[in-house]
Amino acid sequence: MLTSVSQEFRKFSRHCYTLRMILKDTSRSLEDIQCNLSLGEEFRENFRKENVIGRLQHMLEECLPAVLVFGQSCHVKATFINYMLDQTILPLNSSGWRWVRLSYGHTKEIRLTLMHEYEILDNLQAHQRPWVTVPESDLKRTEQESTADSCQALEIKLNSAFLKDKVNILVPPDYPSECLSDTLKDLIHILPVIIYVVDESLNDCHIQEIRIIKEAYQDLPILFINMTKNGIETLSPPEQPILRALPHLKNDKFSKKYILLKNQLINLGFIRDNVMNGGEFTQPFCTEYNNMLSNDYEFNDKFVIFVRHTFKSYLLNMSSKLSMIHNECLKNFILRTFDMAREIQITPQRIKYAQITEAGLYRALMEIAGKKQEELVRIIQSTLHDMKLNAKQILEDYYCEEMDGNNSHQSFTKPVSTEIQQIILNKLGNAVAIQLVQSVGCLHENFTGTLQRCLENLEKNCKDQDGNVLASDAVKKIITAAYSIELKSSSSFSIAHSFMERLRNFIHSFQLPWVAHSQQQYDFSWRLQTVTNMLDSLSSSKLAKTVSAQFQEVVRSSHEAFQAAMRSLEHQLSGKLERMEEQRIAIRKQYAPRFARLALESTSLCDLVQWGMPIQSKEIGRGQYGVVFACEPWGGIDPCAVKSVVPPDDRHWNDLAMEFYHTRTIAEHPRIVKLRGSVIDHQYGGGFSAAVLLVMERMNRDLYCGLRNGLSWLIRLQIAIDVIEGIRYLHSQGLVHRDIKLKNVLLDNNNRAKLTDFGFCIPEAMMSGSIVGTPVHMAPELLSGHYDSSVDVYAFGILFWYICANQVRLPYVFEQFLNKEQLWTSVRRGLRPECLPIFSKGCWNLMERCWAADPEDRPPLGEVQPILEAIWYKATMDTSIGKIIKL
Ligand SMILES: Nc1ncnc2c1ncn2[C@@H]1O[C@H](COP(=O)(O)OP(=O)(O)OP(=O)(O)O)[C@@H](O)[C@H]1O
Repeated sequence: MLTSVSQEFRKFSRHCYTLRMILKDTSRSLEDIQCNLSLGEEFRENFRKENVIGRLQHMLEECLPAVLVFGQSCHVKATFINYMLDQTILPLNSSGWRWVRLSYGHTKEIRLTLMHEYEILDNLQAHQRPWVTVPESDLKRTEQESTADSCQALEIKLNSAFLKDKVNILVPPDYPSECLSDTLKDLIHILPVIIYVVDESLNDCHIQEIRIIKEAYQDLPILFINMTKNGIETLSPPEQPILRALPHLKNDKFSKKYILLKNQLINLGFIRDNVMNGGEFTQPFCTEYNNMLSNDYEFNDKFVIFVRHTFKSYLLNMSSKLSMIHNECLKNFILRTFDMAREIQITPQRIKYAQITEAGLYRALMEIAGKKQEELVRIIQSTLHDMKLNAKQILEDYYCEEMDGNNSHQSFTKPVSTEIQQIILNKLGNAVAIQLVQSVGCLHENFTGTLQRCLENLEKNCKDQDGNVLASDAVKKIITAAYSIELKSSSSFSIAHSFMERLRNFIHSFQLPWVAHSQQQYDFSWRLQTVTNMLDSLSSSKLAKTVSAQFQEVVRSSHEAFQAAMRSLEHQLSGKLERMEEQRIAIRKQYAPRFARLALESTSLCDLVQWGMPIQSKEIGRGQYGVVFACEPWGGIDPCAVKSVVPPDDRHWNDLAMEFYHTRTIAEHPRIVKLRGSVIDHQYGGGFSAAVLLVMERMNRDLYCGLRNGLSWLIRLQIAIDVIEGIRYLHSQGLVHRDIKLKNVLLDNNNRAKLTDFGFCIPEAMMSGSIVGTPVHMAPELLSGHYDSSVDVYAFGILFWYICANQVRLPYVFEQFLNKEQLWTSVRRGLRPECLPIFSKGCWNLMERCWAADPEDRPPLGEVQPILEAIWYKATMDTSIGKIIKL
């Protein structure tokens, strides 16, 4: 038995070694991302905050597993340890122990250390004479060792089979329970397997001690071991009810004390009733359920199970954390490449849109300026005419207002010419401005909203990249300069104001004779006359021309400013897009495969620890890259199949890792074969070449096999619908399968189909234009490297040909080719499978549409499915009518 415990330690250290390698690679890869990619800061920040990597490094690189022995007394602890080591190494009747550590050594050795590190030269009894059992006095704490800080440790090295595989046994000093928390703080460098040895019911001190241990090691289970001295004890009659209350124990040979102790532990919530009889644990991380109690009769078995389970908890905990990091990184990469692909595609369109829209705006504004000139003349004429007619009223109103607001004396002493000019300019300016504001307001609606958003988006990306806002400033200036797009009352006023300024300048430039001298006093009739003269002297057409010219000038200069800003923006963006494309390629070719491989390794380790190595039986299929075997139920999947792949080189490892990631991460779907997990078999090929075992649900056969044996028309149609559903699902997840073919459609016992083999399946954004697939199913554009998800529609067209033909022979027109190059040349020229006499018009038509040369001409799958369903429905009706006629 105890060799089984050693084996568990050995297995654990092997897994830890694998984890250490993965962890090292992960840290290197994360550093690499940090240096070379401008993405993922957010999620790295998360890992940093929680310090996942740091904690894993600590666990894997600085900690050693050890059996940590607590107990009710030194006596029980000694009994237990002696039993484990199969020798009386510790004295049974002693107390007041200091730290004791037992580990493997070629020869027996004993020494005293401070905090397990510095040897203390001490006159140990064991050094004075030969010993079998450690002298009591060497174990005993001295008076100076009264606290956890000052406690020394007795290091004992033994040549024991049990300790050989780096099994360490550690016994904390038996301080009172109040000191235990401090003692446990010293244990930061071990991964404990926690044992609590008892030989009688627990008192308050023990209970307190156990609570402290539970608190300190929340994620870990405790194995309570009841060491009995006298073998089987029978229960006295008053204790019978306890046994009856625990009926499942009736048949076992348990001591009286054991039953009582068990009852107490259950009542205290330290163990659960239902796991006490041993067996496998079901819930790896939940210690409440996993604490165990064992007596010395069942100890051998339970101890191995317990050690295995504790190590399983450690390994699952560490590997799932690593796997989480890898999968998060990959998810982030894929999302980022989606964003990048979109950005790369959309930015030139945005620039084009901004240029076209601004050009339209410019044309419209210039047109307005031209057209408005006549309108402006009319407006100015009619305003002047109105003013002439109402000159007296205008003056009276003006002076009334002046007198209401100020003192009349002052207003009559103002320079009269300035006042009158002001009145005229106000009236004219307002009339002209209102007109322009209305026209521009209408343009604002048509152009500037979307244009502005588009420009903001372009400039935002530039800001992201360089913190450079020049383009944005220029664009904003263009919009405001071009037409003060914010046509609210305040800006309308500013337009009016600016036109009045221009008009004033214009009037001044005439140097009219009626410009009055300052301080001159004038009567009302003189003022009226002056107004009339002024109004007569203004040329409405000249005024309109000036307004219009100035208007055009503003528009033109703004347009030029816009174009200059756009050129600079374009320049910045093209640099940014180039860098983005480089990063996209780096992610696709380098980082995503690297993390996919790490994810495959960490997730496979999780699966191996949790479910063990899958047990393969007979071969059920063989592909280009792997062999598929039937397999014993694994991970809750029954029936099960294992695809065993031995990637010959890094490229194949990467492809397989990406396949694994995509298959594993897409949510379950009835039309997709479920991948349950994976395991890496490092022992494969004598340990020279690792094999990856992908474990999935086992199907009955593939469609190739189904068609070769013959399937009814209705079943074949249902399979076609299933395939379309499967592809639609993949596309909805942003994935392209790229290898739809008969052997990748698997059938269950009811001939319902599911898609499998995601070796070439890839997110659309990560596609690089690699030429992959099976020759006859490959769309012509695949060879050019520029393609999208519609290659799956093409492949379905060919698959549907086989489905309708109900056979697996190549189409006749393809049979003649000697190699795939000849086939592709002809397919590129438009050669397609021949129409067989059994094909209905509807089916042939659908095939032809699916394999159209131009991807744009292929129907969306959302359209294909109802067509197939209609054909299926008709076939069902025909079949039932046929049956009725036969009857
Ligand atoms: N889950 C499964 N259940 C039952 N049979 C399967 C399963 N997976 C694969 N097979 C059988 O094993 C064969 C080989 O499958 P595999 O995925 O290795 O290769 P392939 O798709 O035929 O070819 P390639 O390796 O070129 O993609 C399949 O054709 C199928 O008959």
